[in-house]
Parts: sequence; structure tokens; C-alpha cells
Amino acid sequence: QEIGLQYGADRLGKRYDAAMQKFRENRLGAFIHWGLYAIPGGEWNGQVYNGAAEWLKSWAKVPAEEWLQLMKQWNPQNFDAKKWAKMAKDMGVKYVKITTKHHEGFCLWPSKFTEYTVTNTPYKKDILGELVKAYNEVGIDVHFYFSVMDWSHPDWRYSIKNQEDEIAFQRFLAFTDNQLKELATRYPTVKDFWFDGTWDESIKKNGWWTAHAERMLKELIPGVTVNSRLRADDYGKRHFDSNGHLMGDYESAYERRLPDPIKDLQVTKWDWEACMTLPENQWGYHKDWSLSYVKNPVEVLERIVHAVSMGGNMVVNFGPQADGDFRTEEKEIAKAIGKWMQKNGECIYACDYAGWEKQDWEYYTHKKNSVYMIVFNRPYSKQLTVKVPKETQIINAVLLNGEKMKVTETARNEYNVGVPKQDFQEPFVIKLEIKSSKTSTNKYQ
Ligand SMILES: C[C@@H]1N[C@@H](c2cn(-c3ccccc3)nn2)[C@H](O)[C@@H]1O
Repeated sequence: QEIGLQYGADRLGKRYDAAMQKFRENRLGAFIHWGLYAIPGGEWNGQVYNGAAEWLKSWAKVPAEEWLQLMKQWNPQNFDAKKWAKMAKDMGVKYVKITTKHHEGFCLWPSKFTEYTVTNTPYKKDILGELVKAYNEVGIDVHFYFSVMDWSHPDWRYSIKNQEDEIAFQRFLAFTDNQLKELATRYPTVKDFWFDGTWDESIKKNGWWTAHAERMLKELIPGVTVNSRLRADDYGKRHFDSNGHLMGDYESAYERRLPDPIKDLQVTKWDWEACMTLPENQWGYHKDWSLSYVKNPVEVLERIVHAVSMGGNMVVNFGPQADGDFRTEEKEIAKAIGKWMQKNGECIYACDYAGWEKQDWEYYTHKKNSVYMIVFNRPYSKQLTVKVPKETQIINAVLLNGEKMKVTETARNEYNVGVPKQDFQEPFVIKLEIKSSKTSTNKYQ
């Protein structure tokens, strides 16, 4: 029995309009975390903090007015939006999510509603506008990251303890509405809003506003998508409302973690998008990446394929330097991913959950009447176990370079697919052509 909600999910089930289909079929995106935090890069008053660099203000307990002095040093002389767009294109991402404003409150666009923007820095120019133009010009969709929590704004509140808090916070929500309207009208080609900084009591007590923000953006930009993290319902329930229905257009809870391919198959019922960092937990630029493990290209690929194999998107994060260029490690990872995507992208783009039982060699994805096997773990047996659903037959198996693979039926609904002769020293993809069969023969007792 469902309860009545005014600010619960606006829609049940997946969206199938063209804009959402594009969101889903994009599958691979990049995150850009760029703000004042890139200047100190994790170090404050001679001390290096190993927490997330974009949270340095918090770790070093820097008062807002002192932190925002960093604006005087914001002058990224090596920033070139066209170079950023080429890097993304070469990586094979179909969309880029950009921090318009992170928790610190510094805006990459010339907002009229605060002084803490690029306009009031030595750089002056509209960085967000340059990036939207450059990415769109190379056919890459732009998504906006927007932090509701704003450490620069006197009316921000973590909780509402009294009438003064209540009045201040309603002013804050009006300020936020103004900034969102500004972003939606200045940059009408934006395809998605990814909200962050919405976990505090103050927002959970104002679920009405989160429903209003989603509806407002969808009126301003038909087709735009909004993540579940924005949303709280009448009772402060987040992501899924009090009736268990997903709010927003896709679940956005998988940050630096992924659903289990055996135990968490429920996520295949709705759209979702994960995001990940290259170090253990650095979104903004940190000067010392030796402080935590940095994933190698295959480990990044494994997470991308894992997400798509369960019907989700993956967004890989980059934290540009204060000068507007990227660190070498990030350029190399982007290049390596792009090289692999060039050869194997057809098992990612517009692919979805295959519904087959995961095997040790790793992941399946599905598109039309093909099932792709993406092999990360080459078995010593030289045989790839494939267990198919009932009444499903494998017609043939080919490597993406066309080399035919041997397929042997080993038991009821089970096959062995041979491994390629050549050891590619990188994950490889086998494309299975399948057909459903109602074979009556039952050669297995
Ligand atoms: C996408 C990522 N989300 C931001 C974040 C969120 N949190 C966080 C804070 C409190 C509870 C749970 C998670 N910490 N960092 C990071 O700064 C980055 O922007």
C-alpha cells in the first residue's frame, strides 16, 4: 500500500524519450573537477593534507573569506578549451560533466548572483561558456555538476535550528534557483544537471524545493536529465522516495564504488550512473598523488565495463591543474582508454545488461541480437565458460577483429568459447551472435 506524496517520484519506470536514450547510450563520460582548490592542490600553510583536495578548505579549517582570496591567483594561462575537447574526444567519452560550482562557492561562469565568480579574477573570461562551446563543437554532450551546499554563502545552513535559520535558508534556496535559471538560460545546450551537496538536514527538510528544482529545469530545458542525488521527498527520504520509487532520471549513488554483479542485480531495473576517481579519493587537483593508490588503465576499463554490464554509465574523473593543463598521469590514462575504446567501443556504446550469469573471465554486454564477452581474466583452461538462458543458442563467436572463435556445447545451456591464439596482453572482446531456439531435442538426461 503506497502512501500519498507531494514531492516523491514524478515518474515511474525508465524514460524512453530521445534525450534519455542518448544519455543512456553515451555510457562513457568524463568528470571535470576544477575550482580554486586546484591552486593549493591539497597543501595549506606548508602542510599537505591527504584528504580529497577539493575539500582542503574543510580539512585545514580555512574561513570562507580567507579561502576565497585564492580568486586573486586564478589565472589559468595554459587553459585551452579546444585542447580539453580533443583530449575528451580522443578518450572516447560521449559526454563531460563539469563542476559549475563546487562546495567552495566559486563559479566557473559569470554569475550575477554572487561576487565569487571567474569575472572577479585576473582571468575574467567565462570558462564554462568556452568549455560548453568546445565540447559541443566536437559532438560531446555537456552535463553540469552543481553543488547545492555553498560554503561561500552566508545563508547556507547545515540544519534548521530556529526561525532565523529558516528565513536565511529560504533566501539561500531562492539564490540557488536564480543560479540554476542562469545556467539553464545561458547554456541551453546543457543535457543534464548532476546535483551534489544535498545530504544535510537543511535540504532533507526542504524536499519540496528539490522537486521544484527538478520541475523548473525540465520546463527551462525540455529533455534535460536530473540525478537522483538532488531529490528528497516529503519525509526527507533521498534518491528513492518513501514508496521506494527512484526520483530524478537515474540513480547517482555509486561514487567510487559499484553494485555487485551477482548480489545487486536490482540496479538493472533502472537507469544509473557511477563516477570514479583515478587515485583512491581525489576529485580536485592534488599535488601529491603518491599518497594513495592510482588505478592503471585496465583497472579503469574494468570499472567502465562493469558499469555498462549492469546497465549503468561510468564517469571517469579528471582534476585539471591551476594553470589549465592536465597532469601527465591523467593525459596518459585518457590516451590509453581512448586506444582501447577505438578498437572495442562497440561493446560499450548503446550497450546494456545482457541478463546472463556473470563468469570469472568477467563481463557481458548486450546490443540488438549480439552479446559481447569482455575478457579481463584469460583462463589457463583456454576455455571461456558461457551459460546461456533457456532456449538461447549461440550461432557464432568472433573477435572484434573478425577472427572466428571455436564454440563447443558442453552441457544443457552451456558452451565453451575458445580463447584467441594471440595473447593481446589487454582485455579482449568476443561478439556472440545469438538466437532464441525452442529446440525440442533433449540430448541431456
Ligand atoms: C562527486 C564528489 N562528491 C563530493 C563529495 C561528497 N562527499 C560526501 C560528504 C559527506 C557524506 C558522503 C559523501 N564527499 N565528497 C566530492 O567532493 C566530489 O565532488
